[in-house]
Amino acid sequence: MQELICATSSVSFNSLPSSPVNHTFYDNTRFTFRFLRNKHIASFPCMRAQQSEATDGSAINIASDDSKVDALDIKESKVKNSQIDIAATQGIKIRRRPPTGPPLHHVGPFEFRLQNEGNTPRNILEEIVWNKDTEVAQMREKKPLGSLKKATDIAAPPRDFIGALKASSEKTGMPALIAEVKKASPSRGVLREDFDPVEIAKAYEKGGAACLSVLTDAKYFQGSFENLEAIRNAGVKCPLLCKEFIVDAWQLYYARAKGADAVLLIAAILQDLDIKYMTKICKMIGLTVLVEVHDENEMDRVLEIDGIQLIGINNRNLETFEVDISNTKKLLEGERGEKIRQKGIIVVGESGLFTPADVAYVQEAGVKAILVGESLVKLEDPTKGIALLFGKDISE
Ligand SMILES: O=C(O)c1ccccc1NCC(=O)[C@H](O)[C@H](O)COP(=O)(O)O
Repeated sequence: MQELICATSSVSFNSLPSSPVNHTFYDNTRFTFRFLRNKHIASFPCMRAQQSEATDGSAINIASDDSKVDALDIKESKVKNSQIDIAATQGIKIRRRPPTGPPLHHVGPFEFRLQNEGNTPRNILEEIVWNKDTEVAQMREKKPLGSLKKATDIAAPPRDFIGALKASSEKTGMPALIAEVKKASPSRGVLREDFDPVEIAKAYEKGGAACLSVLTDAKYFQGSFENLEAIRNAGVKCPLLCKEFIVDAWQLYYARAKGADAVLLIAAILQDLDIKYMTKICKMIGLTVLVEVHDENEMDRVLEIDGIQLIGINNRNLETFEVDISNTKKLLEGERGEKIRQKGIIVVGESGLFTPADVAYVQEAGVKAILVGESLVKLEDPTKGIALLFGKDISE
């Protein structure tokens, strides 16, 4: 990584002035960079901008004269607009960042930005994603991609997530269970006060879960990467899905380094190119990808992407929080269902499954696996909860 100083006529902060400007944006070549815009402060060491390595190994050169930085401004605005255009053509309604950016503020000669002022997220997913963007930028500061890649190289080898799902559904004749280690959620609040992630994970495994899903988002789900690591290190054999809101390829490496075997990519927040690009990275580092869709448009987009083996249909409407399991059936009907079968894609029914009748309903619709949190985690004994959910013991 190279270090350089950019000097221009104004300074812009994304966070507080003590941290350097953090302009992160994406284009098709996927680079990330940070730069400063003030001659007066650029000489302070903490105000140095770093040239950043792209996730694909390429880098961008940023020169230090005003005209080049102006050109970057123009490029940034063009990229931003083209990203918005692409998202619109793909029917993506979730905005990845506040639309006008954080508003500018002035203190003396300095100009800086405050997050979120004047920009209100339209729904919970948008709010989560905007927060995640900031959170990931801060995490990247602490653990740059270079050191993270080394950590993924020495992580325990990934386990076969899809193999475990297939083996379980073949054995039981029922959808394989991905049981979710979920303490809380935006829609339901705290689900379980006496929350011991390792104990719950072991109870799920004992009850016959094929794989586990571990929520790692702290702010909205009270999850953590410590939980993921603890479960992995406790000798639980079920492959682990890192249930995160992935907005940056850096998170894929982080998840793998922390012991994940699979990750969730949410079509509602990622453009097709993001999904393709992240899927390639996942393949490279041994992560299985579960792509989550909510509606027909997202399903159709994902079916056009090569190499997708696992699609989750989420029954939760993220604007209203309403759960309707007929969503799974709707998305598997007709030509769509036929295409899915032809491609050999495994479909996972997600959210709102509480009874054997619910499980039978989504199985009839065509799912080979289900992802269940609330109805299991709330029960005193999650092992028994699994037998209750399936209407029989699936651990044998
Ligand atoms: O669970 C929520 O309230 C929620 C809100 C916003 C975004 C995602 C959310 N849930 C993530 C999930 O996909 C579920 O945890 C998972 O499908 C299990 O659902 P459930 O069995 O209904 O707990």
